[in-house]
Parts: sequence; structure tokens; C-alpha cells
Amino acid sequence: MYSEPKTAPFYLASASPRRSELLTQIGVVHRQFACSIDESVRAGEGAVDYVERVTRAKALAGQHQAPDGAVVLAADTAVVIDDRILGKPMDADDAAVMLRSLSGRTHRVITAVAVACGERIEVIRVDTDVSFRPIAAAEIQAYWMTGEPADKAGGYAIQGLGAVFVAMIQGSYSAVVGLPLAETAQLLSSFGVDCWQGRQAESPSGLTQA
Ligand SMILES: Cc1cn([C@H]2C[C@H](O)[C@@H](COP(=O)(O)OP(=O)(O)OP(=O)(O)O)O2)c(=O)[nH]c1=O
Repeated sequence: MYSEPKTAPFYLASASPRRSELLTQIGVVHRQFACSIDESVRAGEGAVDYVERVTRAKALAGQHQAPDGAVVLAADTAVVIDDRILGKPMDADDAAVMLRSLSGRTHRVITAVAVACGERIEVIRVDTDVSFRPIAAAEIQAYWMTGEPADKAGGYAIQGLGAVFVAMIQGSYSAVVGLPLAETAQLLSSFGVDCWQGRQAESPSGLTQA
């Protein structure tokens, strides 16, 4: 017999397949829809303020697309070097400028997550430092040709071919990919949305192994 879900429906307001995969990885059942807002940086705006503002705006826009009372999650990831915010590269030249500036240096990846339900909205932020080995000009060109950098902040993907550039990471790997999982699980739990841990409490035998 059909029974209504006990908790509010949960939506991921994001076009990012990575964010959906990360939620699935920790057992968060969700629906996903794309949600577009103006992501331009305001004059004089710092990276932290920018990422938190955009994340909040994505969640609020997402609430308009979701049914009343739904829990909505949105996130934003930016790469920051020398106080410059690197979004997604516009073209090959833009990507080359980005990767040249990251080559042989440490940059910061800032990811914010917002969860909203009704009047309540909470925003958290996780900062991660990523160090790149020096990258040759020919590698930068070849990397662009793979298609991977195009839709990634900073023009690389740590979870993909771009992993060959990463010498060291200090912080949250999943935050660099787009969603800090430990922090997101805690935040969601405070909104009554469970990952595998919550469901295990309800049904200890309901877990499957990877
Ligand atoms: C640095 C880095 C970023 N990224 C991705 C995460 C984000 O999807 C993207 C940054 O752009 P975002 O604007 O944060 O996200 P998005 O446009 O992909 O999706 P939406 O706004 O709809 O939620 O870069 C990686 O996948 N790997 C990486 O190593």
C-alpha cells in the first residue's frame, strides 16, 4: 500500500551531475533540477562574500521552483588565487590563463552549501587548499582538448584527468568536486533529511555494501 513519505521532499537545485553523484554516494535520496541565476562578481566583492551570496541566491531561486515546504539544497564552488576568483573558463585562452596561474602553486577552493526550507535558510562554507605541480604549456593545451576543463571552476577537475596536476590537498576532497560531504550530511540532518546513517537507524538491515 502506498504511504506518504515521512519527511519533506528533498531537491538539489543544481545543474551539476557531480553534486548529484556526491549526494547519491552518501545515500541521500533526491530530485534534481537546474536553477540558473546571475553569477557575476560584484565590484569590490571578496571571494568568501561572493560564494556565500551566490549560494544563498541559488537556494532561494531553487525554492521558487520546488513545491511549497520542500527542502532545497544549492551550492557554489570557486577557485581563488591571488585574491582573484576563477569561475568556469570561457574558452581555451581563458582556461590557459587560469591553469598558468595555478601551475606550481597552492590555491584555495571555496565551496558553500545552502539548505532552505520555508523561512529557514542555513549556509555553510568549506575552504580547501590545493597545490599543483608545475604544468607545461603543452599539457595545458592538451588538457583543454579533452573537454574536461570547460564546465569546472578554475578550469580543472580533481576527480578527473586534472588529478595529474594535484600534488597535495589540505581539506575536503568532496568540497573541491562540488559538495563537502561530511558537512552537508550534518546540515541536511538538521533539516530532517537523512543520508545512509539516518536510514540505518531506522532499518539496520537496509544497508547495501558498495
Ligand atoms: C575545482 C573543481 C570544480 N568542479 C566543478 C564543481 C562545480 O560543478 C563547478 C563550479 O561551478 P558552480 O557554479 O559551483 O556549479 P555548476 O554551475 O556546475 O552547477 P550549479 O550552479 O547549477 O549548482 O566546477 C569540479 O567538478 N572539480 C573540481 O576539481
